[in-house]
Formats: sequence, structure tokens, C-alpha cells
Amino acid sequence: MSVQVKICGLTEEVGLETCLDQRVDWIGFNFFARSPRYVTPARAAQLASLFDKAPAGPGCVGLFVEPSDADIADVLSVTSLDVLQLYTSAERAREIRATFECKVWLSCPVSSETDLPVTTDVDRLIVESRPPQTSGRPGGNGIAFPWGLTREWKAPVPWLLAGGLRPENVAHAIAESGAAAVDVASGVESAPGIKDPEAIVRFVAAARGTVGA
Ligand SMILES: O=C(O)c1ccccc1N[C@@H]1O[C@H](COP(=O)(O)O)[C@@H](O)[C@H]1O
Repeated sequence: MSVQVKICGLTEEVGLETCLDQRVDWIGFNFFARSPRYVTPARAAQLASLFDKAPAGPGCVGLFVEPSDADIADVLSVTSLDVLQLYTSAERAREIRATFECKVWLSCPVSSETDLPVTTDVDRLIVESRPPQTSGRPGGNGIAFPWGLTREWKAPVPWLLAGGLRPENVAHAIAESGAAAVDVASGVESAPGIKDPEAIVRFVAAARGTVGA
């Protein structure tokens, strides 16, 4: 089965249209205000209207960092999301999953095998590198972790590999980690927040040319 791909942090039409052309599995809108990939709920709705019409379009993921219920409800009042990608505790993720009719993916920072998550009651886990202490955001830092950490991991639910992936390393990352799905933000950009269409094409081809675990 081919590896599934999520492209995260779409802010403009050209990048989004490339994702649609490449038939990526998920696209992500980033609702963390301190990210260069931040979009307002209204802007996300405008971009999402481009693929409401697309047959078999991508799943739409909204990324939130420690959101209140009101933060999520504000977004859902103007655009529909299939998935809430959360940077929060497992307990809060469970609470949010019980409140909203969306799937919940929990992002988990790892730097050693003991960090590999055991949470079962989310729909997916995103396993990614721990942010540097100097970073003002918990993800989107373009930093990889040792991919072999997940090779023997018995994941409790389906998962995605994230952190520092690029067209040049994604095939190797998949082979090393055993990931069946990958997530990228900064690795397919020409400038922070601006996607590079050519890099998206190369990333998707490289990821799909490799069979995950
Ligand atoms: O992309 C961001 O700016 C961001 C901000 C806050 C939390 C998460 C963010 N992005 C997510 O981080 C990972 C890895 O990103 P990268 O490929 O290393 O740039 C990915 O899951 C993004 O969705």
C-alpha cells in the first residue's frame, strides 16, 4: 500500500492546488497564531472552498496548540474539518474528542524510545521531534529525530511520522522508521509559510515510491 501524505500549513492557492493535483491524502490548516503558517478561520474557509468541489478531495486537518473549546468551535463555525491535530495532553485530547464530531490526532514529541506514546483513545498519533527550547512553537521547526526509534514500536493506533522531512530524505525516513504515513510543513516551502509546488511534487513522489510498514 502506498504511503499516505499530509501537507501541513497551507496559506495560499498555488500550494493548495498543487496538493490537489498530487492527490495528497490530507492538507492541514494551522490555527496557531505564532506560526508563519497561521491562517485565520475565514482564510481557511476561503481556501477550503477550492476543494469542497473536488471529487475524492483530501481530508482537511486543523492544527491547534492547547486550544479551548471556543477556539475550535470558532473555526468549525466557518469551515468544516475532518481532523483536529492537537498539541496538548492525552487527557485534553480525549475530552476534545468527546466534544466535537471530528477525528482527533495527537502530536507527540519524541527524543528517545521511552517517549513513544501509548495513548489509545485518539484516532491517530503524530510522532515528531522535540522542539528546541529556543523555538516559539512546538512543531514546524524542520528538525528530525532518529527515525529508527519507531522501527520496532507497536503503535497503539495508526500514526504519522513528522519533523524535518524533505523531498530528499522522506524515502529514507520511511524505510528507517516503518511509517505508513508522513506529515510535512517546512520541508516543502520556498519561504516560511509559502509552499514550493515543485518541492511538493518531489516530496509526494518520493514518499509514495516507498512502501511503509
Ligand atoms: O508548522 C508550524 O508552524 C507548526 C506550528 C506549531 C505546531 C506545529 C506546527 N507544524 C507541525 O509540525 C510538524 C513538523 O513540521 P516540519 O515538517 O518539521 O516543519 C508537522 O506535524 C506540522 O504539522
